Amino acid sequence: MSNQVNGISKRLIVESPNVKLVDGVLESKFNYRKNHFEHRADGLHVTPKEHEYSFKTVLKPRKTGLLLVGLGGNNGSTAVGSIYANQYGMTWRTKEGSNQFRHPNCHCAPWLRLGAQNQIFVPFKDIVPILSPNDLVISGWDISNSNLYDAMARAKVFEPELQEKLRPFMEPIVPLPSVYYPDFIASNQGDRANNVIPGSNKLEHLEHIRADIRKFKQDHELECVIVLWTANTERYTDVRTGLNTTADEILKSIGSNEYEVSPSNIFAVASILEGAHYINGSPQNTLVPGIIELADRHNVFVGGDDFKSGQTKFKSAFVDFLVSSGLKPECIVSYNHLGNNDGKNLSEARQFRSKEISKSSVVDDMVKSNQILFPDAKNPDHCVVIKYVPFVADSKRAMDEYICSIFMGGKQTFVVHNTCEDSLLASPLIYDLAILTELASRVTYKDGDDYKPFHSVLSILSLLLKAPVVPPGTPISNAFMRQFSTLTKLVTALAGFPSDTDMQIEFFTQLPQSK
Ligand SMILES: NC(=O)c1ccc[n+]([C@@H]2O[C@H](COP(=O)([O-])OP(=O)(O)OC[C@H]3O[C@@H](n4cnc5c(N)ncnc54)[C@H](O)[C@@H]3O)[C@@H](O)[C@H]2O)c1
Ligand SMILES: O=P([O-])([O-])O[C@@H]1[C@@H](O)[C@H](O)[C@@H](O)[C@H](O)[C@@H]1O
Repeated sequence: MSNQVNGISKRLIVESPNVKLVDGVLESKFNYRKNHFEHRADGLHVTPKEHEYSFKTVLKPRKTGLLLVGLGGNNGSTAVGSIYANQYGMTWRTKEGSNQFRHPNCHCAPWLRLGAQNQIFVPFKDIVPILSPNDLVISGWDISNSNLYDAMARAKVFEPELQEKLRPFMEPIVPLPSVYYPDFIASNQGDRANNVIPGSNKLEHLEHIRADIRKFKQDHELECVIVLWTANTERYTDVRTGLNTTADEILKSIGSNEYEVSPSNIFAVASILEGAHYINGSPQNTLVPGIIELADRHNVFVGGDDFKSGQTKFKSAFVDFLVSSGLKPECIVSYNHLGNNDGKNLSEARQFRSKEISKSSVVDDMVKSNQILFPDAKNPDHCVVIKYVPFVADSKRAMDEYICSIFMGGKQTFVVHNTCEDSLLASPLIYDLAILTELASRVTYKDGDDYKPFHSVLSILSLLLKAPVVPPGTPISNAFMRQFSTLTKLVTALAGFPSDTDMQIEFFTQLPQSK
C-alpha cells in the first residue's frame, strides 16, 4: 500500500498491535462503537456500547471476470471501450482539442483525508489493495448480435476518432446469445432481439447460462466471477408464495416454466448456482426473497438496484444538505429527457414504473432523519418524469426544481439543470460495483470461533445504487455522504486503523498526550 504526501510516494504502514500480516492475509481488530438507544417513560436513554471485530482481508486481488448482461448496450459498450482506451493510453481529438482517457471515479473516493493534522490524502486503492479495472476480463450477453464496434457507433457516446482507434479491439467482440421473454421489457425492443437462445424452456435457459458462466471461468482461469445486469429495465415481477419467496420456490418455478420468472431472475439464479456474484444495475425487483435466500445458501453476494448515476446521485446529496441545513423540501420535480435505447425502453409504462420507484425512494431516509422538519415523516411532493426524445441520444438533459420552506414562512426554490452522456456516468459505476464486490469477496470477520463472509446482500454497494437492497432489518440509507462515510470507515477498519472522526477537536483544545 502506498500514498502520496506532497507527491512523494510513501507506503502506508499501520503502526498498531491490532494489525498483523500473515501469509498475505491482513488480520485487523476494530473497536466498533455503537450506541444503544431505548425509549423510556422519562426519556430516550442512550448507552454507549463497544464491540470488537476481527477482520481478515486477503490482500492479493483475485483474477476476476465480469460478465455483463446487456454487453451491447450503451453502458456495456462504453464500459468495454473505455477499458481499452485506458489500457492503450489512447488520445483523441475533440472540438475542444486533444483528449485523454480520464480514469473514471472507479475508486469511488479518489482521495480520503486520513490525518487531520497533516491533511494526508490516500486513495482507496492504497488503503487496501483493490482490483484495477484494467485487470477485469469482460464478456457478456445481449439479445442484439451487434458486435461492440457497431454497438459503440449505435450508442453515439465516444468521439468518432476514438471509435476508430477502438475498432480493432471492439469489432471482434460479439455478445453471447441471451434469454429473451418479450413481456418483461418494452415491446419496442423486439426489433433488436436477433441473438436469442432458442426455445421457451426456462430450465434449459438456466442451464445454458450456467454453462456460459462455467466456460468463461474455465477459459480464463478465473478466481472470481461477477455477473452484472446492465440490460434493459424490466417490469416488476410478482412476488408471491409458491413462486419466488424461498430458494426452493424459485428453483421449482424455473423447473415448472413459471411465466413470472424473468430473464433477470434466470441470470441471477444461474450466477448464484455457479458461485458468481450478481449485481443488478437496473431498477426492476430481480432480487426477490427466494433469490436472496439462494445467494445466502451458496455464499455468494447479490447487490442492487439501479446505478445511481446522475440526477438521483445529485438528489441524494442535495436533499441531505437541505434537510441538514433546516431547509424543508416541500416539492421536488425531477424531469429528464434522453434519446438512447434505455429511454426508448422506459417510454413504455411498465418499464418506466420500475424506474419511477427507484428514483422516488431516494429521499425517504433523509425525511425520516429530521422529525422537526417532518414531524409526520410525510415525504415532499415528489414527481419523476422521463421522456424519450431520440434527437438527444445518450446526452440526457435533467431538470430539477426543489421548493423548500425556510425561516419565517419563507420559500426557497432551487432549479438545477444538468446535461451529460448518461453512459459516461454509469460505466464507471460498473467498475466500482465490480471492484467493491471483489474486495468484499476477500474479507471475512470473526463470529465466535470462526471467520465468515459478509451477509450475501452486499449493502456496502449502496453508495452506487439508487434503491439499495440491504440485509433484512437494515435501515436503508440513501444520503450520499453518509453512504460514503460508511464505505470509507469500513475500508480503513479493514486496514487496521479507524478513520478520522472529523471532529478536529485537537485544534480547539490541548490534545491530551497519547498513551
Ligand atoms: N446513466 C445510465 O445510463 C443508467 C443509470 C441507471 C440505470 N441504468 C440502467 O442500465 C441499463 C442499461 O442502460 P443502457 O443505457 O446501457 O441501455 P441500452 O438499452 O443501451 O442497453 C441495454 C442492452 O440490454 C440488451 N438486452 C435487453 N434485454 C436483454 C436480455 N434479456 N439479455 C441480454 N441483453 C438484453 C439490449 O439489447 C441492449 O443492448 C438500463 O436498465 C438502465 O435503466 C442506466
Ligand atoms: O441515475 P439518474 O440520472 O437519476 O437516472 C437516470 C434517469 O434519469 C434516466 O432517465 C434513465 O434513463 C437512466 O437509466 C438513469 O436511471
